[in-house]
Amino acid sequence: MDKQRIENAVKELLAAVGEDVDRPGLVETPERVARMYAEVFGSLDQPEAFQDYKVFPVTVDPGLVMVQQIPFYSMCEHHLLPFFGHVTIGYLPSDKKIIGLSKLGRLVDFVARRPNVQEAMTSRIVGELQRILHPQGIAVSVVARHMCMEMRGINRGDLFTYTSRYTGVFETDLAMRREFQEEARRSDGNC
Ligand SMILES: Nc1nc2c(ncn2[C@@H]2O[C@H](COP(=O)(O)OP(=O)(O)OP(=O)(O)O)[C@@H](O)[C@H]2O)c(=O)[nH]1
Ligand SMILES: [Zn+2]
Repeated sequence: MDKQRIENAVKELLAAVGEDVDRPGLVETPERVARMYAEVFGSLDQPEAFQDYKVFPVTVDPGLVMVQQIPFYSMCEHHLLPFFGHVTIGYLPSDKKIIGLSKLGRLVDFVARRPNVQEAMTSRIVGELQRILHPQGIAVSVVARHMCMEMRGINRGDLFTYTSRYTGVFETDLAMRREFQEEARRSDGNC
């Protein structure tokens, strides 16, 4: 990531909105924003595919695995404003192969830290898990608040956007899907 270029652009942006870029409160802002962008868009500096995971063999059939309400913060690619909420991930392993649970949280960070739309984020989680685990099925749901709908534009503070993707057994076996949804609902909070 080209931090100097971000700094120059932020300075230009502040000047363009009519700010005095030399006033004390703003002097360090371009550099600060460059550091912030390097953090919130950190995945852009990483390889295209998620790498930071471990897969373990298990001796028994593990059944449904779910990690619920994984918090995330991302940036909407249309307005560069935050959207944030929770992701719930479930999968039914195949070949008795499981992923380290914390790596699901790391995967969520990996997909979140780039300019995004919620639908793409949801699909990307599914795509990476498919590549890594080839499980019998994957279920992912995401609930989020979008600042571009709350603090500007339609200015609605009470909107929660829900997206989900199901593959494999979660598509074909309604009982499996219902188990995921009921378990996810039980842990449901607000964003
Ligand atoms: N599908 C989808 N749309 C999003 C997401 N984040 C923001 N948007 C929408 O992107 C759209 C961009 O629409 P435009 O008409 O180009 O932009 P705009 O004039 O700023 O639109 P308004 O937000 O309606 O004022 C808006 O409807 C946003 O609500 C997202 O994650 N998924
Ligand atoms: Zn937006």
